Amino acid sequence: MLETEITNYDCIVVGSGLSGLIAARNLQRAGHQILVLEAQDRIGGRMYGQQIAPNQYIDFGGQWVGPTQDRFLALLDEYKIPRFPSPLEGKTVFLYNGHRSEFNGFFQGFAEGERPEISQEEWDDAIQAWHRFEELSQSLPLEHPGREPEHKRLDAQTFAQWIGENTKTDFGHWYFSYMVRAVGFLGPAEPGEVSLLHVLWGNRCASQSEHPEAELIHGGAGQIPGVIAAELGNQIQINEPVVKISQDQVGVEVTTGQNSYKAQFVIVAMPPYLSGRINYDPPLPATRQQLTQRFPMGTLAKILISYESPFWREKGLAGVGMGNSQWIELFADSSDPRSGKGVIATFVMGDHYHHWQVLTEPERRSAILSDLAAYLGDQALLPTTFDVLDWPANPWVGGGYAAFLPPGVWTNFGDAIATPVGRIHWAGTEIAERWPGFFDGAVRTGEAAAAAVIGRLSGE
Ligand SMILES: Cc1cc2nc3c(=O)[nH]c(=O)nc-3n(C[C@H](O)[C@H](O)[C@H](O)COP(=O)(O)OP(=O)(O)OC[C@H]3O[C@@H](n4cnc5c(N)ncnc54)[C@H](O)[C@@H]3O)c2cc1C
Ligand SMILES: [Mg+2]
Repeated sequence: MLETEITNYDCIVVGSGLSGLIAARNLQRAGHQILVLEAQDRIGGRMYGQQIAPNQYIDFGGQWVGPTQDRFLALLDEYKIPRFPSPLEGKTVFLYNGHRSEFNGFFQGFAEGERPEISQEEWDDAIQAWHRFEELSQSLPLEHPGREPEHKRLDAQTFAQWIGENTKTDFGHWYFSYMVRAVGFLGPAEPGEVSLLHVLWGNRCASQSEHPEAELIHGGAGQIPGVIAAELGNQIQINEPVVKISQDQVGVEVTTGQNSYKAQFVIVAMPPYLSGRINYDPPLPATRQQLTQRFPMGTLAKILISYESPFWREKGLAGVGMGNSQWIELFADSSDPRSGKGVIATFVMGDHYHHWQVLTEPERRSAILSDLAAYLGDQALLPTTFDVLDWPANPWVGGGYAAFLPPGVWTNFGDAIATPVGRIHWAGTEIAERWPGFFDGAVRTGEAAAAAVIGRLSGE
């Protein structure tokens, strides 16, 4: 941008993830002048994908959508982006303690269908504990947890402590560790890293029982940032990490490595931990500073593996597996029915990630493929494409799916999570009260931040 072109924007949005793009779009639709500043050499943040074959796309970040994710569904409908049901026809593979079995069912935080091949005693242990977990979770309000004594009590424990006290069998133990590692409950995390309150609240406001993985998007979720950006025209600058935000009574000044931009307001649309790396003048309130010190991203890499065809279907399998094998605890069929290809999406999470991450690239690949072959058979060893996104290694996101809170954070510092500071407003899926950690939560916070700034702009 030329010196002579310096514009005084109505609002600058920092971060071009889904939340930032929605905030910018809504402000622009209300007639305001906006600018989006993005650190990376591409837009979209955790909404990012690529085409691998005709009609077959892969998403390195999020890909699924569910029936109660109203705001994200409204966005897909508005842009006429079609969806299809996640392929689930066939049996699920269960690989537990080296023993492989198949069953007509699914457990993803809660059980549906048949019992997998595990003893009745072990299954009952997990299911009874699940009912206790669910009851405790439903006793929480939908809003962000507060400072109530009951919340403090739950926030003083890790999820590992609760698992230890509520399950008697190895399977029961694994079931809940798997849930917080694979399903996430706003993380994922190892059970010993995360607050019990956080996990319970995650299940309350973003529950697996609402089937958030029910559908997939033709063309992939990764197409969406480009669609929104097209509406924003050229008001997005990539390769511009924001390093400083200053504010006074009249406005804000946002400084990147290259430039300084002025505006009336700024929306910082990114995970709280990343927002804490920006310098603020004057400094942010102490509670906000301490909050962002304590808001880690989940530890997870996503892997997409494609095949000439979904060969598992010939064996009556759904292309879905779960278990406690060495690397892969969960995978799912992500094949677009229009392509004829077979695509498996899988993840390496938590402690598994730490062991995997230190391997060489060929070792990482063969580790994943030999594990997948244990679930699906040797055909799994011969993919046509194999793609990895190591989210913890991405300096501008720092992990995935989303962030989680360790013990004591919600109840001591949680008040600061979404509270504007002067002319600075916050957005990003992590701060949502409904579907945090998901696309839907990102849309909601982008909409809310834009509405708040639009209100202030019309009042001034
Ligand atoms: C592997 C994976 C699988 C997932 N699966 C699903 C799913 O199936 N369904 C679902 O609903 N959700 C899923 N999610 C979550 C979903 O992707 C996120 O909730 C959503 O994309 C977050 O959007 P956001 O705008 O809040 O944050 P982000 O997408 O993280 O955007 C923040 C942006 O800010 C930028 N930034 C950071 N620091 C700076 C700076 N200093 N200056 C300028 N820019 C900066 C970043 O580069 C980034 O582009 C998944 C996520 C991952 C990683
Ligand atoms: Mg995003």
